[in-house]
Amino acid sequence: MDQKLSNGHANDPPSSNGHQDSSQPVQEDNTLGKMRKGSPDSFCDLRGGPSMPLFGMDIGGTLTKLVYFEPDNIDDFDQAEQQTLRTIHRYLMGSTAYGTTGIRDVHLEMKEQNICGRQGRIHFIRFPTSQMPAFIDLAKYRKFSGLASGICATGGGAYMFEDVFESEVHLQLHKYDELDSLVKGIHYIDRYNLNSECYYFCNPLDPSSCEKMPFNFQDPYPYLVVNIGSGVSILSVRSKSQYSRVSGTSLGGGTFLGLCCLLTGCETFEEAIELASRGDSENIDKLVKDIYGGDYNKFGLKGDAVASSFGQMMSKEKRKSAKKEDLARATLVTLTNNIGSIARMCAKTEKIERVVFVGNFLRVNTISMKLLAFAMEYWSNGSLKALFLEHEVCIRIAICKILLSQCLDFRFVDP
Ligand SMILES: Nc1ncnc2c1ncn2[C@@H]1O[C@H](COP(=O)(O)OP(=O)(O)OP(=O)(O)O)[C@@H](O)[C@H]1O
Ligand SMILES: CC(C)(CO)[C@@H](O)C(=O)NCCC(=O)O
Repeated sequence: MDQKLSNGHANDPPSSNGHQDSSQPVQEDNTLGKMRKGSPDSFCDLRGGPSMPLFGMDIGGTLTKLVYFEPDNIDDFDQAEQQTLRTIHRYLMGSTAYGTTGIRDVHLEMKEQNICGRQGRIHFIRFPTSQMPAFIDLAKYRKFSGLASGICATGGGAYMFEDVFESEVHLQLHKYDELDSLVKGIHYIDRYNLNSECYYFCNPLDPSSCEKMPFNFQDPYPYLVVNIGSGVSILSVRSKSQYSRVSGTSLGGGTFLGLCCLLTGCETFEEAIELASRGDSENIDKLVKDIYGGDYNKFGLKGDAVASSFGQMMSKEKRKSAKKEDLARATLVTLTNNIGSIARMCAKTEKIERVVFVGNFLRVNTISMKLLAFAMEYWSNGSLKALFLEHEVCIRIAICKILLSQCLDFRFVDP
């Protein structure tokens, strides 16, 4: 992140079309208690630098999330460790932007966190996974290996980059499964961070009175998690220790961004969302009323429901007059509705009423959140509730706290 970051990498999710639970064998239940591979002692032995781990990483298909634990008091570290900690601290806290693509999300910072008996705060940094080669150079240059011989990592990139971290940075990646981490992170963040972490949109069918309301997430089971990252994973969570991945779709956040860049020439997610916020998807989609002249009453399809996403683009004239704002909006609406529809079917099959939507696709993306809230309510006649999490909806970043904690045999204690 020091220099302009360059090389990309090929971490494309396996391609598949959206599929429903029936076509996807339900995996065996995972037991979160079995998450760690090594013994607590083996993790302690792996430490090289300061007497606690300071970083955790989630290396996803699009974004890498890095967490840094800043102890409040470093007086009891030895001199060399204090020096390293100060250097790291100066570098990370001296700015909120690193190079051209690294960002520290200041508003996500978690204060008064306790890790391994130490008070401190957790900082959240993200950068595109395509910049990993530059991050590796930085880690070499800043001598991250002086801080620990191992670092906890999750996401597909923990596997993809394991060898290069070991050979180039001399850091061993302790790998944790991304979905185990996700579920654990949700439980953690709701219990520990946080007053009213979870919320929903009341009156989702009425834009004028639709607003955010806190949701009490105590005793949440069973619930569905829809993790919208590059691709989408859908999990059915039955208890604190049991979940299964019931479905997924390759039509996810990466698809939105990829298509939007293709269709509008935009270059960033923020730009795509900003364009979408000014667009009207009805200029692009074909609605039921464009086909029926009104509602399709026999099967309860309202005239303003989308009959065919991008359906108007078959006309040359309409294509010519399509604005990029409208194309961005239609792309967003198409992807969001498709995810909502798969989630709804999964909820029905699993007989679950609460659906928690997470993942960075929802970052700065109230349009999709409200659309999902609307879709869950509308298509289920009010029996399904779409839930969201305050922590900028990207819970997987919070898992890193768990990862950090686990390095020293931290127990996941009920308050
Ligand atoms: N600054 C950003 N740059 C790129 N994509 C972003 C950004 N902010 C939000 N997004 C959206 O978030 C998605 C990535 O979400 P997330 O970080 O949860 O997934 P990931 O871990 O990269 O992917 P996966 O879990 O599938 O491996 C992108 O595909 C895009 O839609
Ligand atoms: C491959 C992962 C799990 C990587 O996070 C994710 O991008 C995903 O769930 N993709 C969808 C794959 C599918 O079920 O079609």
